[in-house]
Amino acid sequence: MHPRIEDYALIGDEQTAALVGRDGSIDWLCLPRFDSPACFAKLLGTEEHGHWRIAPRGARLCTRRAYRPDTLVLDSDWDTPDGTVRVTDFMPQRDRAPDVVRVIEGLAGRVTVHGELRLRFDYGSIVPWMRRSDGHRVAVAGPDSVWLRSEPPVRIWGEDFATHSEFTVGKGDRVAFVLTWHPSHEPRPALVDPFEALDSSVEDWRAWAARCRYRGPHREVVVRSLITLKALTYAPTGGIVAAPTTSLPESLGGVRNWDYRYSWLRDSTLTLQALLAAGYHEEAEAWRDWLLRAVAGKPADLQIMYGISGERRLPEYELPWLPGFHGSAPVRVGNDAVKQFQLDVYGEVIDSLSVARSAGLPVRPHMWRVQCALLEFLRTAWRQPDAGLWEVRGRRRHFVYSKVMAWVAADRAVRTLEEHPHLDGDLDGWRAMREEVHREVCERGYDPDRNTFTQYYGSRALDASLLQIPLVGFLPPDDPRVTGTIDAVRAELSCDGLLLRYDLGHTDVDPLPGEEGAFLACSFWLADALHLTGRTDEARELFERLVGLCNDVGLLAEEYDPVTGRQLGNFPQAFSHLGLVGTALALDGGEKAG
Ligand SMILES: OC[C@H]1O[C@H](O[C@H]2O[C@H](CO)[C@@H](O)[C@H](O)[C@H]2O)[C@H](O)[C@@H](O)[C@@H]1O
Repeated sequence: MHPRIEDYALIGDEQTAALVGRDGSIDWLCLPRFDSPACFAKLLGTEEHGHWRIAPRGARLCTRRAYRPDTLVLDSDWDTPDGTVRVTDFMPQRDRAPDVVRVIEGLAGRVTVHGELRLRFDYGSIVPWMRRSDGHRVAVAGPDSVWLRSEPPVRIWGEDFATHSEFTVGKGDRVAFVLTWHPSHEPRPALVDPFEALDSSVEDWRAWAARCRYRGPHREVVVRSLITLKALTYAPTGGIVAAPTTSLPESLGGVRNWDYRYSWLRDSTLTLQALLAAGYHEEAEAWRDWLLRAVAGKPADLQIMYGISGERRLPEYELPWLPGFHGSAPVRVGNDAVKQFQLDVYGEVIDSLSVARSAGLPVRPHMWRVQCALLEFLRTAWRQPDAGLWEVRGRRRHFVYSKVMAWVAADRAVRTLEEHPHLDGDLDGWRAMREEVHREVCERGYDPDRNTFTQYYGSRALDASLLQIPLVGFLPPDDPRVTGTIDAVRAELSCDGLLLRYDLGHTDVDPLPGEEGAFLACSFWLADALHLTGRTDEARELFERLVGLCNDVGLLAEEYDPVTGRQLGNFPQAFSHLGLVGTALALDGGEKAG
């Protein structure tokens, strides 16, 4: 049976990540970076598209699994009739080359363990040549070379275009496999000591987690979310991927399958705010500097997303040989939303730079110049229709959330000037813009008959992003239009207590076929809005429900289907986890993160 999305756990080295199933199989791994082609793509296909399974012979699923507390080191325990073994999976801090380490340890009895490694480069399409060298198994095809070794050496043989291994472990025995990638034209990199690497990975993650400022009752899930956000950060540049996967579907069997292995300004700026609020200034600074490099250039050329090193071209294409997760085709690489005009991004960038300044991150000389240039562009651009934050592939509209975020851009720039009078800027002009946007949104984006803001000017449709109106300070929480909007959104977009982004069935905003699940980030926003408007008991109840949707190792995808009780969409998703951190901080820490 093909695993569910929530059957996976994440391991990673802050340059790429892998998904490990409860059946002991690594079904997704892109090497050497998050956005490189996958060498294990069973997640979106079959075993023939590449995977690496290690499990007791004849066993199907592990008995229990958990991350070691405050780390990204995963222990999966298998109870068998012959005894118990633990498989510990992790990726050590990167030196020159990426390594995946799997340590098998006997806990009781004597258990025979079988390994099957099926490497398929370029998203499951290339069967490499295999050879032996110095006790290693070496796979080579085109630019990729992967080396496998075990410590101590165990029986390894090739069969059926896969590499098999089998060995028996008794109590206290340990066997480690190390899989190392490097460019095929270069010599093999230095060997990693798997047991030392395990100890230092545990230590490094614990030291990092200890810096978390949140001390409330949800510390375990908050730290898990922060570790996940850290794992989604590409350490060499500070860029943050929205998720480490492509094409996990928004509805099973559907076409809403997108590549999230890129850095969205929206998701990343909100991540920066969550990291700052939780006390992680270094990571926030690294991302802020990534942002300043990525957006350099004409403000009109600002993109809504970039590659993890700031690349601008991310052309979208399909991989027809991959059938997709549970048949959800097409599988896409690249993302055409990169070409979209989304107004809100200006607001989010300007806001996060202001938050970074207020939080005391070292100021970069050109930071204010970037904010001014973006705002100058926005001074006329805010009047244009856009694609909206949900990146719908229909015609452009005057989305209310987009305009609200244009207000945020002007508001944060005005406030920065007021607080730092030595900075240059058109204070009067920006104040005038702020007022004009506010007036227009309240006139054209509000439906007085139903006492609610609407998805776009003149429409009757609603949108969960309207919950941001009080959260960003556009209107005070006790304004009747705010409470009216919260109630209306809740009444129309609730799906078993969680929230849909918008109503797919009754508008022509989104021309794609198919349904989708409840959007988890929006459900956290509902909890935030309820809390802000004094309905804290309801907010807490919703928050507890959302925390309960995390899988057994604390991870969330983008969406959840309350009917089938299954997670949907790319996994794990930064947007969902930063929602969790933000709401926990707001409820328990008196602060708002994002
Ligand atoms: O559902 C349509 C769109 O879905 C993706 O966008 C979503 O994910 C982004 C990254 O987390 C997020 O920033 C955006 O708000 C979400 O709607 C996809 O990337 C788009 O191409 C697609 O049109």
